[in-house]
Amino acid sequence: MPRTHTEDPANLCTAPAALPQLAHPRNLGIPLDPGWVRRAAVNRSAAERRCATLPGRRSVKGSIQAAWLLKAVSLIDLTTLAGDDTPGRVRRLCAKARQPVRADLLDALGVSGLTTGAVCVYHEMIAPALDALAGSDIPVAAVSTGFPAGLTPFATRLAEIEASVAAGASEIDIVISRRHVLTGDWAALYDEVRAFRAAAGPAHLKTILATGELGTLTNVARASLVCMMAGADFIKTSTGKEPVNATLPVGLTMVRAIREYHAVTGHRVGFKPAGGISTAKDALVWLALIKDELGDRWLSPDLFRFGASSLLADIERQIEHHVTGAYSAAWRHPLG
Ligand SMILES: O=C[C@H](O)COP(=O)(O)O
Repeated sequence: MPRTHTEDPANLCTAPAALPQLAHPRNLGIPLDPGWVRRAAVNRSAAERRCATLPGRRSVKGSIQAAWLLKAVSLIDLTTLAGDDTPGRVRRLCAKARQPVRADLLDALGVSGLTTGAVCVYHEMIAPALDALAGSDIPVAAVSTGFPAGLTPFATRLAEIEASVAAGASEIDIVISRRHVLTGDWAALYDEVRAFRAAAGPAHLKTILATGELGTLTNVARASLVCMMAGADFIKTSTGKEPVNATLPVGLTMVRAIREYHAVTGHRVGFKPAGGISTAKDALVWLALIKDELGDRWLSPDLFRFGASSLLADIERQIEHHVTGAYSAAWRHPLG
């Protein structure tokens, strides 16, 4: 039974009465509801108190921990977004996505067929990624719309999405215009995301809020709602390039917005924390947050991803420790 809005002061407390439930695999979006957006508000200290309880309450050890870590691997958007990316680096990353954990370790755990959730690259690296992932089910995600700042001309941003979809990306990670949030121009944000969603066509749209640049958790909650109303398939915290990226209070705010949006519209929207998530311990805390707030249905690649360039290396080290009793040196895991 989901908690009601009155049980926790960090909740948004603002949803209108539930609309008829819709059964559809993608979020169709709804008309912009400015009243719902304006009423969204987050109490930062309550959110921080709630997040402070997470690491202790859900500590898992031994084989249960290994199982959670394997689950985390399957939820990673294995990412390289560097100015010096080359086809060779992307091919190596894709090899890692196909075989994210050493075969002997997986054999010892009786696991087969494990891959990461996706590979995430810039547009120019879509072709080598597709080539290296041929024959697998691993999707290629492309960052888009003038990533990371999102300040290129609007027509260019739309064309960028269309070009990445035409090149074979099945997931598009767009950045929103932060100024629309900072000036409270929710209609402009809604129209922008709606246009991005149309340009993406069948590709799934992840909307990056760049929460470290939005000022307040209330802005994060409002921007989350607007992106979902405009049809986002996922809401994502950060580009990884802001000074502050994925934090737990931001994550709590966004998943509460997802929960509320689902309760009202029946649409399930995915969540992708990204930026600075680099340890197995961090990953377990994020998974605990999702399990607590959204439930097991969200612990699946269609509804949850980690955006991470270095998380996999630490997870693999922890799995190796679980299997062998010894840690390997970090340099043995140069990618991921
Ligand atoms: O979307 C993914 C992020 O850019 C990855 O950030 P990270 O390099 O801090 O893991």
